[in-house]
Amino acid sequence: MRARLYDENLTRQKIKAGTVRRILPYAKRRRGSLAVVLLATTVSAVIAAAGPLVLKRIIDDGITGQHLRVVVELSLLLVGLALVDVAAIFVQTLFSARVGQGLVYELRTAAFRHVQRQPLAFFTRVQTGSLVSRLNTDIIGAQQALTSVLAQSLSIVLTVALVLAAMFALSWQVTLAALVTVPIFFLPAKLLGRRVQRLIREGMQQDAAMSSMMNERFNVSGAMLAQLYGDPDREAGGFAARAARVRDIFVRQDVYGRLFFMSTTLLTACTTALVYGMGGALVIDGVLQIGTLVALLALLMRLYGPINQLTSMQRNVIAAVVSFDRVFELMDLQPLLRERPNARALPAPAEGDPAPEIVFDAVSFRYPAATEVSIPSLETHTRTAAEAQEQPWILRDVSFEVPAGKLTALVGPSGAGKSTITHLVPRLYDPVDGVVRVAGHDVRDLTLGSLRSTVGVVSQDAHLFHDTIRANLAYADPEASTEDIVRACTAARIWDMILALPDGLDTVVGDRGYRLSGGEKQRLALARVLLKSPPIVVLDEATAHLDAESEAAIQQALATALAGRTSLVIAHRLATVRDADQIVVLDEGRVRERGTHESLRAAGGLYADLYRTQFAPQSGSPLQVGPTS
Ligand SMILES: Nc1ncnc2c1ncn2[C@@H]1O[C@H](COP(=O)(O)OP(=O)(O)OP(=O)(O)O)[C@@H](O)[C@H]1O
Repeated sequence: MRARLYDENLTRQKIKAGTVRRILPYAKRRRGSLAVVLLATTVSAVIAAAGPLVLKRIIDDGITGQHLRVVVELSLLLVGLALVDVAAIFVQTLFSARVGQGLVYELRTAAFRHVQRQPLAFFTRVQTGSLVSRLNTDIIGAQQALTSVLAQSLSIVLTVALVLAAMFALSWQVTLAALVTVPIFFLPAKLLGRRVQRLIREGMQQDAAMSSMMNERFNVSGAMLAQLYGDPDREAGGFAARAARVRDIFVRQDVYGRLFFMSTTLLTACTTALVYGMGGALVIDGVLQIGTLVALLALLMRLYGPINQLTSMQRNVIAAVVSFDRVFELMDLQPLLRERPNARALPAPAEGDPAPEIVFDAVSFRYPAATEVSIPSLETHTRTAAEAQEQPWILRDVSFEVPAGKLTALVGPSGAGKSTITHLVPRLYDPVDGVVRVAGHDVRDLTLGSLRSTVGVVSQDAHLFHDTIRANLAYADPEASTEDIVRACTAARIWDMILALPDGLDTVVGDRGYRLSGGEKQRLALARVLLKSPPIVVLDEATAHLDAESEAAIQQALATALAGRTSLVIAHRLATVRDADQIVVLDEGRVRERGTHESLRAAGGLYADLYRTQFAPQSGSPLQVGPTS
């Protein structure tokens, strides 16, 4: 399978102005640890400059002057300096790691919170793998680059300053000659900088695409689809193509890195030769002592390390800024759907109070365009022009009431907009026009927390986390006791089945609850909503053919789950439409008919047709089910 190539504009994207300014507060919050790093670095830099000066004295005062004591004492001093240097490097490493890991923690938790606040529409657009990769690879990239930049830049500046000062003190002529070559060191960085920045961004993007593919194939649904429809060679080929792009980009990155390194190695050799030549001549002329020349060469060696680092630092700085830029890009995405600042909590109805009613008042809706909900770099494929445009209307001027404590059934042909209506009640999406009211309040005026604890949703393909049945149920109410869980499971007619499992409530259900049948999953989802015990239940009934026994179990479970609650049910079963207090018939996003089963059948309209094709009992089958939702 050939994946479409990325939009070239994504990798050409320039770093946004202000990214660097936004990084600074992260450093400021860690000034204590950074001060320790600075101190340790200073100690190390002083030692780097002092060592060769001691060397000079050993040669000129000790060896040439024939003073054994001076030689021994100064050699011991060198050992002492080395010990202090090692300790300083240890402290520097420890505190840099603290700064770096603290940064990873801070960015990651903030990004997780931010992603959680995104509306459902965001998750329908983005590639999970790309998103996970943004929270992993990019954040770690930002940390590694930032800590190396911070630690390195301090040590480089200090070392270069101190070493140069020492060199000037020893011989300004030789030092000046050596310095003439320094600007040439920066030439490759200057010439290749933009290309390196593009390669880094592209590498991250391709890496995320590869993770995305693995994420999609390595879950039960994806693996099943691949096994049933995919061809292993084609699958492997598609993956190999992505892996090859990653390989090629990283090869190019390595080559550019090597180019920097090679040019600096060449220059180092040339400058060393220059210092030997010029310094040697000055020693012969008696201007310099031999010890001074040795010290100068030792200092020069210490200068090249930092200068080499300086050239690779450009890559690190770019990597840090690009990584931060990609993390900030995610953090800057404003959730399309937010709680209003003055949102009020919807009070839970007191014992004996009726459940709240739901009102749809002239609601029109279309799904948001891609540009409103996500960012292109989190989507694997290039957006088409149509995706950026306004989407078609899905609901048009929909008005109806779901009376308190009563069951309202939604029916209609596939694609009529039934699921979309149910999404508007718990505010998974907001209407474009009109209002959805719960207990008389516009849902947009309520806090999301209180709204979602008032509305319990059971979708058709109820998702279960890869965890125990107990943990999956308690997700709705972490405080629930085992007795509460057993009560809910009994009411949902699933307890006998759980009891028959080897580990009972502690049985782990597979990825997406795959080890359970569709009917069992629905009943577990009902138990979950019963634990939450919301006054409003929004439910999408199972469409799978159920045998008489499961049908009876579901029927009883539903009767318990919905009793006394305001219920809005996408009906796929005859029993539900018959029992419904009201049936709302939708077609092409409009309400076509409303009434009871009997009245609508008698009217002979769309419902009567639907009843004949979808709900009416047929010979040999007690029930006929509706369309796939
Ligand atoms: N996330 C989405 N983005 C864009 N369009 C969507 C999205 N979800 C659904 N739609 C479109 O909205 C329309 C109504 O879909 P909806 O799922 O509400 O219909 P439905 O009546 O529940 O159908 P079914 O009975 O087949 O489930 C369809 O045309 C569908 O393609």
